[in-house]
Amino acid sequence: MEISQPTSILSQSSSTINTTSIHASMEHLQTTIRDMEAFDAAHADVIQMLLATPSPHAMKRYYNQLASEGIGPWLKVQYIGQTMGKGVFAAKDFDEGEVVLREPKLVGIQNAHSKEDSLVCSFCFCYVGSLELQLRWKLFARGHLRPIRGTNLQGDSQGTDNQCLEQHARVESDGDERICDPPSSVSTSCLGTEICNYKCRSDESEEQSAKRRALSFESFSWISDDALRLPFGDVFPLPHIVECRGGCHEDLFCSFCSEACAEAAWEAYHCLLCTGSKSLCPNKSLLSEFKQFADETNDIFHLAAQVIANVICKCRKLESVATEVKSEEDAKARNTRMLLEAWEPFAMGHKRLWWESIALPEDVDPAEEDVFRNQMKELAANSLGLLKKVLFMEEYAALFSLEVYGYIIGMFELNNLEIVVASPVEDYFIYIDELPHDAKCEAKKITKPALEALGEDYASYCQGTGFFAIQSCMNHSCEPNAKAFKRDEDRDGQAVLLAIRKIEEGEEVTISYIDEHLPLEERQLMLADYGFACQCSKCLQDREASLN
Ligand SMILES: C[S@@+](CC[C@H](N)C(=O)[O-])C[C@H]1O[C@@H](n2cnc3c(N)ncnc32)[C@H](O)[C@@H]1O
Repeated sequence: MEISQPTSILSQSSSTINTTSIHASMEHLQTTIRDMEAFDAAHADVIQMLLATPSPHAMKRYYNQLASEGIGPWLKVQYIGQTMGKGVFAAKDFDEGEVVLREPKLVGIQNAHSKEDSLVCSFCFCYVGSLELQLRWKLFARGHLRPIRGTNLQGDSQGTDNQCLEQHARVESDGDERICDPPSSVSTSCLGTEICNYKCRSDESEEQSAKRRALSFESFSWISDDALRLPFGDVFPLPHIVECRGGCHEDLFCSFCSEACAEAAWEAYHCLLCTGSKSLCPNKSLLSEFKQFADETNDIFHLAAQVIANVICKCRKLESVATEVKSEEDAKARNTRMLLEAWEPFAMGHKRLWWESIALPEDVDPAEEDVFRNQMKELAANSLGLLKKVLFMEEYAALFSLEVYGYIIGMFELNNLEIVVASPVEDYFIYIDELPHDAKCEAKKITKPALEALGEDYASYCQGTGFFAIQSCMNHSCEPNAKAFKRDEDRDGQAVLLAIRKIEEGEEVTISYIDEHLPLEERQLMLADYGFACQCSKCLQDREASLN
């Protein structure tokens, strides 16, 4: 068994749009684009300031500040020209294989499907709990295990209550074959496990499903035993789960690896997006509705909410140290200044309106393009309508404009990097496979049923998407000199960029957004999805050659 290390790529968030649920949601959500456009017109002056291209001076100050904080200290972000915009340049020589950049996200989310598979820190994306917990979670997501009362998924001795069980893990009857809901929201504190022969609503084939169901209850008895420790499991220690201070820890999808991560997330955005009893969200009761809408339509709305919450949190910090003002006029001007300051990291990102820049999906008839783009706009308007009900603050009204929302999502579309974090479960099975013969046979008596039950999914890893301040400034080249790549030691959601050949001081650092080995036409077609015609030297040469 070999791990093929997933590289990170610029991701197109459009792929996660669920168009079926767009139509369903349209019917009951009555937010009109016209209302939103009237709102935008009333705040046009501040919106224009938010969406203006930052001055070269502001750009220099911002990126120098990041370098002084240790983010990309050997890189320089510089304006190149109108076509390319800005780019990243080496401020020293880098050897092949050397880390060019290691950068934490500005905002990021774990993908919905990945949550069913990997329990990670909601802030830094490192795996949490224990190896046993991760394995149980994977098996649970696939319907091999089901929750029971009185035990605990983490193997602690806490009891559970019926209410949690009913609330979080609804089990339905479907004739003889019972169907088990995937764990959409399950708490570590209320979940125990039991061997389950249930059919899961996953996309597994009939053959996989039959094979899984054929596995005997006995072969799984070990995993339903909460006291079980996997052989050699202590080789892969994971940090204990830290609960959210707002009280939303009932939702396993919000857990942290340390107090520091819990605090950082709370301060940065989570205090406004937490569903727990101590949340500072102005309208908590509608927060779940916004989240559900994003789950059902497009994950990227979660990320847009993080941006807006992040900007508001920063504004509040600036407010807390601001001096008193005398008039309403002065207060308005001060609020705008604070808003622009808090917005700065997102002002720097290259942006286009989402519904204009999104690539037309293959299943949409080009004759229907206008209808499709209008549907995207309505979808964004409906998501924003919900978010406004949850978070709206008059002082920062322009932040809730449809235009700004469209540009935030468009920015993700053009710049986001796929976040990948390798799974300790995969490492564990490889470790067992590489043990000396006798030790391996002994360990496999225990691990084999789980491995068979998981099939190829034993190797599934954490996936998400994030927006990074410096990495997002890296231009594409079909002959790149760097690539996003997670090394064995990179166990969190940071972007890691490695030199793939020697990079000299002053040279532009470029990455490839696509498979650069494809022929020219295919490359151009794929890059059109990113809204540009490539100007790299390989494309220019290939184009010239094709003309001769
Ligand atoms: C991820 S951003 C890169 C940073 C961007 N240049 C900026 O100013 O922030 C991607 C955008 O940069 C531009 N770009 C990147 N690589 C390019 C290339 N090889 N040829 C032309 N434009 C490119 C395109 O406008 C593209 O949508």
